[in-house]
Amino acid sequence: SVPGSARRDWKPVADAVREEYLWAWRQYVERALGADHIKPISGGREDFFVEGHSVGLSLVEAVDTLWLMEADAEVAQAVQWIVDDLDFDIDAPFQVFETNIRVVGGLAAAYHCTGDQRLLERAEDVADRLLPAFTQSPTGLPYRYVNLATGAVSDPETNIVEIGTYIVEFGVLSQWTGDNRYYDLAKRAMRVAYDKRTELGLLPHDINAETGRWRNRQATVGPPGDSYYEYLWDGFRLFGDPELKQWYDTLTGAILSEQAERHDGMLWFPQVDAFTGEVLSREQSVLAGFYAGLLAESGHVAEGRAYHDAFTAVQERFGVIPTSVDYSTMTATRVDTALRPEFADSALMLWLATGDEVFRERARTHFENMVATSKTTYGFASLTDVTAEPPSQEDTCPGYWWSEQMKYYWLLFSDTPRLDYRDNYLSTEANLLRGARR
Ligand SMILES: O=C1NC[C@H](CO)[C@@H](O)[C@@H]1O
Ligand SMILES: [Ca+2]
Repeated sequence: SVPGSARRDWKPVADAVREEYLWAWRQYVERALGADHIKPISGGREDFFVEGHSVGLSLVEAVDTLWLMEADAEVAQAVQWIVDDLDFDIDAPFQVFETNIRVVGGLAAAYHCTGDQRLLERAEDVADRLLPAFTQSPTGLPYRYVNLATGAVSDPETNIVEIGTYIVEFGVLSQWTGDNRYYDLAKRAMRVAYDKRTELGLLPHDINAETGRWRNRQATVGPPGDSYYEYLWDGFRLFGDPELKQWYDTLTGAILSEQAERHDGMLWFPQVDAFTGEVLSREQSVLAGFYAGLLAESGHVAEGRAYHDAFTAVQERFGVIPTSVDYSTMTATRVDTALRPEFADSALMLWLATGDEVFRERARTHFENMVATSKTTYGFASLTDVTAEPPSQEDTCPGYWWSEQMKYYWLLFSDTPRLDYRDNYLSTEANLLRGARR
C-alpha cells in the first residue's frame, strides 16, 4: 500500500527506531516527567518556554509519535498526565509561534490520533490564550509574545515565520469546533505580508507588527522565512483555499526564478535582496532543508530532488549536517547542530511523492549517524561540534526530537497500519493532523 516497491526489508530499521524511542521515553518518564526537556547527559530537567514554568513539552510532542508506534500504554500515560497536570493559566509571556506549532499542534495531533475530546479542549484552551496577540495588533500581524494568564502582548519586532505559521493548527481548530475566528485571524496575517511583496515577488523576512513596515531587505527560504511559505501550501492542501494556493504559486515562482542558484552542478537558495535580487549570502541553514520536501509536494519535484541532493552532499561530508554551511566552499559556518530534523522531513516528503528508495536510504543514514553521535546516558543530545572527533554533545534534547525525526524514520521504515499513506498531513512540527487510522 506504500509508494514504490519495498525492495529490501526495512523492518529491522523500523524496530531499531521504535526501540530507541521507547528507551528514551522511559528515561524521560523516570527522570523528567512533566519537564519541557530532559537533560540527556545529566538526567536533569529543563524549561523551554519560561524558566520555572514547564508545560510538559516533550510529552505533548511525543503523543502522536507513540500512537503511530502502537505504544498504547505510553499514550495512555501521556494523556493522563495532560488531563491531570497540564495547566496553561501561567502568568508569564509565551512565544506565540513556538507555543502554536508545538503545544497547540501537539494537542491537536493527540486528539486526531486518540479521539479523546479532552485533548481538543486543551488545544482550544491554549489557542484561545494566544488570540490576543492577533486581536490586539493594529495590523493583524501578531505580536511575538502573549501572557497566557493576562493576555498582555509584547514585542512587535517580528518576522514572516512568526506572523505566518498558524493557519494549519488554527484551521483544524476552526474545522473541528466550527469557530472560524482561528482560521480568519491566521489567514489575515498571511495576507498582510503577501500584499507587501516586492516588485520581484519576493518577501523580506523581518516585519514590524504595529507599523506593518519591513525591517530588513533579505529574502530567505531558511529561518525566519521557511514555514510562512510552507503554510501557504499546507493551508491550501488541508482546506482547499484557492487564495492560499495563488499566493504560494506567486511567491514560489519568484523564489525559483530570482533566488535559486546552480553551484558546482547543485541547486541552492542563497539569501537575496528582496527588492533587487542581489545575492547577499551563500550560507545555507540546515533548517532550509525542509524546502526540498515542500517543492516536491507542491509539484516542483525535479527542484525538490535537486535540493535534497545538495543537502545529501552536506550529510556525506559532515556525517551530521551542521547548523549552517557556506555552499560556495562547502565549509561549516556553524559547527554545532541541535538535532535538526529537516533532512529527514524532506526525505519522507520526497519518498511519499516519488516512491524512490533513495530517500529511505538517505534517511537511514541520517538515523544511524544521529544514534552514533547523539545517543548518551539518558537520551539523545544536541551537538556542539560535529567536526570534533568524536562530535561533542550538549546536555539538552529539543522538544521537536520527540515529534519529528523519529516519527519521520518510523513512517519511512515501518509501513504502520496506523497511517493512511495515501492521504495524510504532518505540520511543520510533524504533528499528524490528517491520516490517522484508528
Ligand atoms: O519548523 C520548525 N522549525 C524549527 C524546529 C526544527 O528545526 C521545529 O520546531 C520545526 O520543525
Ligand atoms: Ca518544520
